[in-house]
Amino acid sequence: MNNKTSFSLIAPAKLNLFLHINARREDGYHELETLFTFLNFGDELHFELTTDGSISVDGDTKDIPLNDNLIYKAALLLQTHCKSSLGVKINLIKRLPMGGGVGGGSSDAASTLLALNKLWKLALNLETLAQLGLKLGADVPVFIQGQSAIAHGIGEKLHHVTLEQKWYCVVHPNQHVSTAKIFTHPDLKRDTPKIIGDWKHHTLTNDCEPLVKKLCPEVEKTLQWLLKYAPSKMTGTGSCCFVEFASQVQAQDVLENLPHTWQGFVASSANVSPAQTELTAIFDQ
Ligand SMILES: C[C@@](CO)(OP(=O)(O)O)[C@H](O)COP(=O)(O)OP(=O)(O)OC[C@H]1O[C@@H](n2ccc(N)nc2=O)[C@H](O)[C@@H]1O
Ligand SMILES: Nc1ncnc2c1ncn2[C@@H]1O[C@H](COP(=O)(O)OP(=O)(O)O)[C@@H](O)[C@H]1O
Repeated sequence: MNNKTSFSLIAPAKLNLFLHINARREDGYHELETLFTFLNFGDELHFELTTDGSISVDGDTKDIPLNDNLIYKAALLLQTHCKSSLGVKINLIKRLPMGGGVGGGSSDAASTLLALNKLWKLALNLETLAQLGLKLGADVPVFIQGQSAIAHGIGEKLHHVTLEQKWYCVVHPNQHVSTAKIFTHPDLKRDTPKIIGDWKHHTLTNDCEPLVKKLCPEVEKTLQWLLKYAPSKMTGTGSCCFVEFASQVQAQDVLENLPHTWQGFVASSANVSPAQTELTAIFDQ
C-alpha cells in the first residue's frame, strides 16, 4: 500500500475531433456525438494531505471565486459523498486557456477526484467517480474514464476507441467562448442525424463552428490562417482551433509562425489520459 501524502498530477487537455449535435432535450441539454482524444499537455495540480478536514485551493485561481472553482467543488463533493474527515491543500498551475474548449475546468475536476480517491484511500471505482463527476459537468466523466472515446447522450455515455497517435498545434485566439451561450443560441445547428455504422466513413464536423465563427470573427481568422498548413477545426464550443500532423516537426513549424496576438501549444495525442498514466506510476508501481 502506497502511503504518499503529497504528489502532483496533470489535468490534461482534450480535443473534440468532431462534435455533432443531434437534438435539444427538454431540460435544455443537448444530445450529441463527439470524439474525444487526450493531449500530453495540461494544467498541473499539487495535492497535500491535511488531517483536519480543511480544503484549500491556491495558485493560478485568482479569477475564479473559491465556491465556483471546479477543483474545490470536486474535493467538497467527494468529501461529502464519502463522509471523509480528511482534507487537502491543492495548488494549481494553469496552462490551459479558460473557456477554450480544451476542457481545462472539467479536467481539473476529474484529476482532483482521481487524486483524492487515492490520497484519502477511498477505493471508489471509476464508474462511481464518473457518476459523481457528471454532477460537475458533462465533460468530467470522459476525463475520469481516461480513454479516448466517442461520447453519446450529453457526453457521458462513452464508447472507447483506439486512435492513431498524432501531433497537434492548438491555437487560442484570445477569446473566451461561453459553452452555455453557444448552447442557448437560437442559430445553433441542432439537427445532425446520428451516425449509422462506422464513424470513419462519415463527414465529421463541429456543429458549433459556424455559429462561433459568426459571433467571434477572431476564431474565423484563426481557422483561415491555420488552413495554410492543414485542414483546421475548432474544439468543443471554442475558442481553440487546431491542426493535425503525423510529426512533431510539422506542428512545431505552425507554432513558430503563429501571429503574436494568439497563443498556442504543440502536443501529441494519447489514447490513455496522461492523468491515469501518472496516477498508476505514483501509486501502483
Ligand atoms: C460540448 C462540450 C464538448 O466537449 O463543450 P466544451 O465545454 O468542451 O467546449 C462539453 O461537452 C461541454 O461540457 P461541460 O463544459 O462540462 O458542460 P456543462 O458544464 O455540463 O454545461 C455547460 C453548459 O452547456 C450546456 N450543455 C452542455 C453539454 C451538453 N451536452 N448540452 C448542453 O446544452 C448546458 O446546458 C450548460 O449550460
Ligand atoms: N479550475 C477551473 N479551471 C478552469 N475553469 C474553471 C475552473 N473552475 C471553474 N471554471 C469555470 O469554468 C468555465 C469553463 O472552463 P473551461 O473548462 O476552461 O472551458 P471549456 O469547457 O470551454 O474548455 C470557466 O470560464 C470558469 O468560469
